[in-house]
Amino acid sequence: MIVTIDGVAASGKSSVASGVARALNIPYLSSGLLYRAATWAALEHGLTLDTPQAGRTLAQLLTGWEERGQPLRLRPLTEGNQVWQAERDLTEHLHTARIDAQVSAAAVLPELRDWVNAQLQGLTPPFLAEGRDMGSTVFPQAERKFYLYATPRVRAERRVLERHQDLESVEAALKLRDERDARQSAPALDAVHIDTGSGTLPEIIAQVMSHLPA
Ligand SMILES: Nc1ncnc2c1ncn2[C@@H]1O[C@H](COP(=O)(O)OP(=O)(O)O)[C@@H](O)[C@H]1O
Ligand SMILES: Nc1ccn([C@H]2C[C@H](O)[C@@H](COP(=O)(O)OP(=O)(O)O)O2)c(=O)n1
Repeated sequence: MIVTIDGVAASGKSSVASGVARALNIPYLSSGLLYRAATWAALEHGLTLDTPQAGRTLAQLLTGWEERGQPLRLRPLTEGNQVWQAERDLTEHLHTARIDAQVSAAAVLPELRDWVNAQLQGLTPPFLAEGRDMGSTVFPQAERKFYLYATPRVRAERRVLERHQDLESVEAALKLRDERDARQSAPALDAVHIDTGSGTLPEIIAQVMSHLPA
């Protein structure tokens, strides 16, 4: 079985995916974490993301690591996904304001989207995949699809609790990212839409579960 959970930034995708995956006893895959890891790789290597050759250069960097036996790999742990490069856990570097500010520029590069999609499509179901285009593009065959949303203010209030930043600037940054990510974020036509501002996290997880086969 494949289940997809897509939605806007900070709508609760990972938290809901983790809860549902735990209830179903299957892994969840955070596609966003792979985009974040590739962005980290680009920044570490001083790649500029807004040039015409950026996508090709980034893809060459990632496949070069692969060929040298040091690939970036998603570890789809149910309690929270990680990304490792060889023996190094990169996860703690991926949810920073620096990566937040750059990741949309990387995520529009077709070569990077192909690389992320190939990583995910190479995995064996059952699993739950979360991101932006999991139900629309990457796993159109998924049995059940969900699209999570909430107002920018609700989402900003949640991020502030996690990152201790100023509410107004977090809300402005989220709106900017919504605009930049809009192209790849259109919900799948057959997705169930859920407003995560309308209940607690356990209630939203229960709502998703109510749409899944017992
Ligand atoms: N009703 C809710 N639904 C989903 N997430 C919620 C809810 N209430 C609070 N949260 C919190 O919102 C934060 C952002 O969720 P997260 O899963 O990181 O979002 P995303 O993966 O979409 O960026 C988390 O700390 C999560 O626990
Ligand atoms: N399937 C996906 C997943 C994420 N992205 C992009 C869009 C987001 O700005 C970044 C990071 O996504 P992630 O889900 O980790 O982060 P947010 O929940 O948006 O804070 O990657 C994408 O384009 N396609």
